[in-house]
Amino acid sequence: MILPNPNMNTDGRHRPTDHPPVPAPRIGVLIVNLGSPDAPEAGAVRRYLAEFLSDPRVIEIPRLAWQPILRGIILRTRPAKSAKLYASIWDRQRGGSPLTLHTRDQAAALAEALPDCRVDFAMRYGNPSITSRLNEMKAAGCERILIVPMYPQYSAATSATVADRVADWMRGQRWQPALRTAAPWYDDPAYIEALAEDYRAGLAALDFRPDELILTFHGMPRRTLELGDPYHCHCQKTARLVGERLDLPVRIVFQSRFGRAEWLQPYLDKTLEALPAEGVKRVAVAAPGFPADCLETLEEIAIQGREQFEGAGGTHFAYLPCLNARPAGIRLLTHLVERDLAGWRESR
Ligand SMILES: C=CC1=C(C)c2cc3[nH]c(cc4nc(cc5[nH]c(cc1n2)c(C)c5CCC(=O)O)C(CCC(=O)O)=C4C)c(C)c3C=C
Ligand SMILES: [Fe+2]
Ligand SMILES: [Fe+2]
Repeated sequence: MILPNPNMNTDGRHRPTDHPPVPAPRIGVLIVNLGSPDAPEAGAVRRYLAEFLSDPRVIEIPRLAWQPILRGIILRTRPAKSAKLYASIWDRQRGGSPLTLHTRDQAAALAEALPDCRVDFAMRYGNPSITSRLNEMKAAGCERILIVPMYPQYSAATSATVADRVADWMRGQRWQPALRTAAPWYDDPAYIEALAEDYRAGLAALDFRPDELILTFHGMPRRTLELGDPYHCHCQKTARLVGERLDLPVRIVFQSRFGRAEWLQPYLDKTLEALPAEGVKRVAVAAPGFPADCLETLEEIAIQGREQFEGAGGTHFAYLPCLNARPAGIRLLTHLVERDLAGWRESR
């Protein structure tokens, strides 16, 4: 027989009354995307870019050589230009960038789908920070945490830097939670099928039949491929698997070049400018590497891309949106989280 314990608290847990409170153990799921400035204004964009472009995982140039270029040139010229671009896509009604708002919606919908977990979102750069969200999860009793970097294709500049930031936080914890990081999902059948189905429906709803579907991925310096980053191969595999499920020609390109070095090719802008002369005048464009629409899709592809294509003689251009927090996107995220939580939920 177990005798009543004089040290047992009113909540029935064995701990002396002068012991710090210990919440009931829970599972946390933190989805993490890249991040946006806090406002579409030069000052906020400068703060955001200073953090982002100081990350050695993003700019692989020795700090002593890079910081003078960043502080002396880029942070003096780019923020004003980028702020204008952000202003053209900002959701003023809901008060945020599309990336932040879609990511917040994804976390809210995922929380409904996984009522036994505490689901939240964070941004690698800007707000809400990974540190603030992990502190909250820990305070809420999350003894096991799954981190989901929102990048289907792994790269050191995205997935790895999320894990680095989480590791920085872990270093400061006396009582560390158990931690998992979701695997990239570039060839997961649920991802491929969700994209193919979404593109089939998006293409069927157009008032023209495209000659091609262009699949565009965020670019990376070409050097990262030679250094062994699997990103390029992951993108190629996603595009091949999606293309096999569609009945029109699919072309892969890379966008968002930054700086003078060579990036992964072919480039989106050069391709859109060249296609009309080759007889391809009707295109649809989709961005499978972005789980949520953002500056790079809504402005660079849907606005600038259209101008480049039509300026070169293209007649029909359509941008197919990302999965965002639409039901197909949430079903996919739920599947991915359940895949990587295997064993944890059952043991509770
Ligand atoms: C300078 C180097 C950059 C690398 C390398 C890079 C890789 C990379 N980025 C994404 C996803 C996103 N990038 C976004 C914006 C963005 N990216 C860079 C630079 C690099 N990205 C800059 C300077 C910016 C800011 C905007 C600008 O000033 O042009 C975004 C959108 C953010 C938003 O708020 O909407 C995303 C998403 C991936 C997936 C990737 C490597 C695989
Ligand atoms: Fe980027
Ligand atoms: Fe490759």
